[in-house]
Amino acid sequence: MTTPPAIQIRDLVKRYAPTGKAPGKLALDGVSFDVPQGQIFGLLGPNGAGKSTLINTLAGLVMKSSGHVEIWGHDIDRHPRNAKASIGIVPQEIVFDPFFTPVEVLDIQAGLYGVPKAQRRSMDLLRAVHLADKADAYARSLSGGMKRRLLVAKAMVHSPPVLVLDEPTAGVDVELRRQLWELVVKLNREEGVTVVLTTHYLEEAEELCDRIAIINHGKLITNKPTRELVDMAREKIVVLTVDRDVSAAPQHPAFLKSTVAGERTVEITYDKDRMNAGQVLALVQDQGYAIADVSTREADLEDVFVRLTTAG
Ligand SMILES: Nc1ncnc2c1ncn2[C@@H]1O[C@H](COP(=O)(O)OP(=O)(O)OP(=O)(O)O)[C@@H](O)[C@H]1O
Repeated sequence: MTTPPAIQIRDLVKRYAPTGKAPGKLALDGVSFDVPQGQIFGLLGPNGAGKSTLINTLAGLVMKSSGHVEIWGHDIDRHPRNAKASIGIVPQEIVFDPFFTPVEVLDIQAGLYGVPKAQRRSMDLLRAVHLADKADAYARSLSGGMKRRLLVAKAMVHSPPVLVLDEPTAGVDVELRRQLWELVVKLNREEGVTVVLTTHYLEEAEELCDRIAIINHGKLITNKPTRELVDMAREKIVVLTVDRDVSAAPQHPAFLKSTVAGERTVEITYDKDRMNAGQVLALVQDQGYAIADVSTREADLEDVFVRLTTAG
């Protein structure tokens, strides 16, 4: 039997109603994907793609227009309490009452989730996020990075099997980012927590995530194991200007892709592990073209991202 997914999303649509001057907005346009149990899953997309809308739907903060969502097997419409108990959300914005101490923040949150006193583990959580020595400090006296870590602890008070982090490292410096990711990896590896995170930092998604989904304009563009996406980054592109107009791009089985980019320009994508630009040129020349100009560029994950999000 296959393990059921941690999160199942089917045909999710969110249309924000028009308000006053603002027109309505189709923020999620029929999104379907699964988040496998036990993984670190990256949700990427440019600003306004619909990531926060999706996460807030999971959190029960946005009412979807249609579609079906299950968290840890619990339908968010039919069993909202169970669904909510199965997920912890680390929001984008830092929001704390500045007069509570970290241990109070966690105790209050545990109370909201109905965690019995005997099962509360506020100090354990503070230790896990390296804030034990700040347990009794005012939240307002914590640094930005400490506040982020406290938010992670807060999302974990009810021991959910799924943890979602919405752009947790936006505006956080490199060192703190690294600490936060170490914490996420630890929760995943040692406690088996399934993690979903959104980030703009592709190289981090590449390093951390088992799988990456990309959304743009409310649609899912790709959803692949990170390794496969990175393999796409093995591609290199050579742009050739030839001596006469091209009506059809020169084709060869060794080319991954060949397209006409202008009257005399063709773009050929090839696998840089299997051939080099010189061999590409030779194959084009074999087809009777003289080459007037050449440039090449590497495709990295960023490129793949841009290509996928601007296609179509
Ligand atoms: N409450 C709302 N009412 C109307 N439109 C909204 C509302 N919230 C978001 N939108 C619009 O829906 C679209 C998706 O927004 P969303 O915040 O989900 O994107 P995002 O991918 O999270 O972007 P970012 O990375 O900037 O947070 C955007 O065009 C946004 O302007």
